[in-house]
Order: sequence, then C-alpha cells, then structure tokens
Amino acid sequence: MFHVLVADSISSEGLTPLLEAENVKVYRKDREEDNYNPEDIDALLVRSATQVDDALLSSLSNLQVVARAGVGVDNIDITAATKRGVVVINAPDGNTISTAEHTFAMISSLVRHIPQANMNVKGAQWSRKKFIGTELFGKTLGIVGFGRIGGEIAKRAKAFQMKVVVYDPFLTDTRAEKLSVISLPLDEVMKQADIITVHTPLTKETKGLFNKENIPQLKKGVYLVNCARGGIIDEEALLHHLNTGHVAGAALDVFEVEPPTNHDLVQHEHVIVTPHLGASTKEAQYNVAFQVSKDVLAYLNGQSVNTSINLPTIPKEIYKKIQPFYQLGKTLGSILSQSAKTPIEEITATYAGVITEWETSILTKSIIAGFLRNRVDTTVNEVNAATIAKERGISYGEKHQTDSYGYSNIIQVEAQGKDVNLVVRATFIEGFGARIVHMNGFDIDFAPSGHLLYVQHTDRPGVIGQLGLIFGKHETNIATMHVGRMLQGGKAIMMLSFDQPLEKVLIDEILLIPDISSAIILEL
Ligand SMILES: NC(=O)c1ccc[n+]([C@@H]2O[C@H](COP(=O)([O-])OP(=O)(O)OC[C@H]3O[C@@H](n4cnc5c(N)ncnc54)[C@H](O)[C@@H]3O)[C@@H](O)[C@H]2O)c1
Ligand SMILES: O=C(O)CC[C@@H](O)C(=O)O
Repeated sequence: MFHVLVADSISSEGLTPLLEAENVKVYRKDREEDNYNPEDIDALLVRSATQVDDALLSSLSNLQVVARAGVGVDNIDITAATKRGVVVINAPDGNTISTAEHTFAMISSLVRHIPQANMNVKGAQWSRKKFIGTELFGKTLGIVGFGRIGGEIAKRAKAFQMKVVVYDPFLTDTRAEKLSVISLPLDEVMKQADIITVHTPLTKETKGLFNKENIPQLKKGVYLVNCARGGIIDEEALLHHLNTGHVAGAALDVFEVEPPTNHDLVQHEHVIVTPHLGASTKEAQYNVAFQVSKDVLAYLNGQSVNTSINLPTIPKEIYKKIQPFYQLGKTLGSILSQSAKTPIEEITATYAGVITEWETSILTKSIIAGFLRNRVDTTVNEVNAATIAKERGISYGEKHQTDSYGYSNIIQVEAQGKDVNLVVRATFIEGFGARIVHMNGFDIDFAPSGHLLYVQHTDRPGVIGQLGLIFGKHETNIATMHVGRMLQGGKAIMMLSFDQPLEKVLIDEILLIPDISSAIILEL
C-alpha cells in the first residue's frame, strides 16, 4: 500500500486517479481526522503554499516522489530532492490557458482602470473623467518569456489587433513565425512596447530583469504586468518609477513575498493586484491535480511518468521496451559492486544491438544506481545516481558498438580502479529473461538473481568435488551450477546458485581449497 499526503489545497476531482487506486491511501493535511505517520509517506502533493525544503524531505524519510500541482517548482528544493533520490513531478500545461486568460484580464483592467473605477462607483462616486483609459488596438505588446503562457497571450493579443514583440533567448524562428510574433533582443522589446508582460520562470538571470537602471529605457507611460513570479520586475524599482511617472501603471498577480509586504506598491493608485490567482480556475485546478495524480500513481507503480523535473522523460512505448534492461542495469551494477573489493574509479557501459536505438542514458544511470546501492547509506536511484557518483569520485560514461556478440542485445559494464578491472556482459531474451553471458574474460551463461556464489579457480579434476563435499557437510543444496573456462587446465570460473543465503563460514572453508583463488557471495 502506498501512502500519499496532499499538503495543499488541491482539487478533489483531480485526485481521482489516486483516490480510486486500490494500492493507494490518500491523506489530506488539512483534515484533522487523517492521521498519518510521516515516515510512511511515499508521495507528497503540493501547490505553492508548502515549502518542500531539505528539513521536510528528511522528515518524510520514505518519500519517493513530490508532485507540484502547477508549473513553478520554486517552492521545492530540487537539489535536495535529487540528492535524496526523490523524483519531482509537475503539471506544466494544465494551467496555461487560465493564466493566459488571467493575464489578459489584468492587461485589459489595467489600461481601462476597471478595479479603480469599480471601487469608485461602489464608494457612491461617479468620476468618469478620472478613468480615461487607453485602447489595446494598434498598441505594441512586449512579451518577455515566450513559452506556453507567453504563446497563448500572443494569440489573444492578435485578436485585439495588437502588434506583438517578444524576447526569449531560447525562441526558435519557426515558433515565432508560427505564432506571427516578432522576435527581438530585450532592449528592442523594451524600446518598442507600450505594455510589457513577463512570463519567464524566476531564475538568477530573470530576478530583477526589470530594475531601477533599465526601467527608464522603457517608453514613457509604459504599463508593466507580472503574472509569472514576484521579483522578475524588481518591486522597489517599479514603485520608484511609478512615482516618477515613467511607468503609467502595473498589474501584479505575484509578489517577491506572498502575501505582499510592500504596502506602498500594493496600495499605489496605478497598481492593480490579485492574490496569485493566475491558475485559480476550476478547469486549471482539475487539470493540474489530474495530471500529477496520474503521474504519481504511474511512478509508484513503476511505470513511466510524463513530466519529471529531475528524471529523464521516456515516451511510454519506449519505456515498456526499456524496462527489463533497466532492471538488468541495476543488477549488473550490483554484481560489479559486490565483486569489487578495492575502490572503483570509472564505470563504462557499452550497448549493442536493438537497445542502441533507444535513449540509453537512463540505463547507464540504473547501472550506477545498482553499483552505489550497496555502498552508500542513502537511497540511490536513477534520480540521484549521477550526483552521488560524482561525490564519491566515480566517473562514468557510455558507448554504443555494433558487435553484439551474436545476441540481439547486449549490455556490457566495465568497472575500473587502480588495482581492478571487472567486466560483466548480459543480454535480455524475450520470454526467457536476463542472462549473464560473460564475466571477466570468461563466457558463461546464468540467470542473475537470488543467492549466488562466484568462484574463480583452476580447471583441475576434483575441484568441484571438494566444493560439493563442503556444501554437503553444511547441508547446503546447490540449485544450479555453471562453469566457464578459457583453456583446459587454465583459469576458470563457476557460478553457483542456492535456495537460501550462504553462511560466511562456508566461504572461509572454500577458500582453503588450493585451486580456488576467490569465492564471492552475490545477493541479487
Ligand atoms: N500566476 C500564476 O498563477 C501562474 C500560473 C502558471 C505559471 N506561472 C508562472 O509563469 C511562468 C511561465 O510559465 P510557462 O508555463 O509559460 O513556462 P514555460 O517554461 O513554458 O515558459 C517559460 C519561458 O521563459 C523563457 N525564459 C527562460 N529564461 C529567460 C530569460 N532569461 N529571458 C527571457 N525568457 C526566458 C523560456 O525559454 C521559456 O520559453 C512560470 O514562472 C510559472 O511558474 C504563474
Ligand atoms: O498553485 C497555484 O495556484 C499557482 C500555480 C502557479 O504559480 C504555477 O506556477 O503553476
């Protein structure tokens, strides 16, 4: 049973996939009767109210996934989550239309002074002259950040017969052409626009993108709109230039601190505000809740997710094909980790055959995760494998090759250290399962699962007999046995499997056999 905690106010209808799943129990933080143990929580669902910081992540010690029912993940410490192996999911497009519509409502309200006029009439006044507005028709709208929301705003602006100029360093000419907008450098947008609306995430680059120094470069009488993230337009700078009259007015849905503490700005007669309402429609809240619920359920059930922030996204049809190799990758990493008795500095994964047609980086991460899992005391998975490997000074890489040794697919993993060089090669056979087909120079054939013993010995008569005697004495039944050698009478290996874990004392006895050089227990 998976335990899911819904920490913020999230649409109940949108949670249906989780509420109806038989293997999920949903707790709502705001429902006193919902008692839960933080250490049992597998998945956490939030909007923007809950700060998912390292302290919260550490208190939810079993957490596998955090889902943000919305776009911005700035309330989630992604680095901390990644380090802890927690997958972060969001719902990138469920609230696009609502936010674009809200922005457009803000723009219209701003240039026609609707909120101020509304208050005027409700205050028993009738000041018609005071509220002379500006038409949108023929004006230039500057959109800074031309992603999903920016694009929807452009479409609406076109319907109002506005000229649209945009700035986005990652915008392709094809998309600009498709949406009939003019892509310009930021300083040009700043010079030309009568109204500027920002739709970027809040990053190091976009924090204070509009500031005290550059706001005077905007057209005198410009209108500024921020329905993205507080701080993209510096609040102090905005207030200053509203007071100088350079900025005619501003519409703000988001603030540097929420609820806002800059009262002079909020109360300014040319500023209109809403309490972060961009995504607050029934439709958007249903969409984002439904999207993340489906993804959380999929992730908990070991299926692929559509929109993870810190996990490579694999299309569903590819995921189905790749899944057995993904498990095999973990197993190969684990075999190497258990066989290497000295430090490993470099791991190389080589892929051949059909798998080279797919994205193999996730398989490489699963190998690294399998390798590290036995060695570190934190949870390691494909999310944090790269970070932890780097911390431990282990570099890794991957190659594709054409020679697949006669198999339809091959994964080979090589682990190198100062005194060690280990190689394991495996294949996955549809309907039959995974097989290890090569180990450290020897061709062999065994299923990599269960309780195994990997023995290196000299190919001489009697070695297997002596081993058999030791197992017989300890009443330990050998389930399967595979032998590989290069030359008659030369070095050889054995892979034995057992029905239960092996006792360490048995290994000490085996190592007394003169022709056996090593015996390593592998638990897979
Ligand atoms: N007010 C709300 O309730 C609400 C609702 C949804 C989204 N948002 C916020 O709106 C913003 C945009 O959302 P979206 O869904 O359109 O995201 P998106 O990722 O589709 O678009 C963001 C765009 O910003 C561009 N960008 C990044 N850095 C830039 C820079 N330095 N200068 C110019 N452009 C830059 C990116 O290239 C991208 O095209 C996000 O911050 C999101 O959190 C707010
Ligand atoms: O949860 C909300 O209402 C705000 C969402 C919005 O800021 C987002 O980034 O998706």
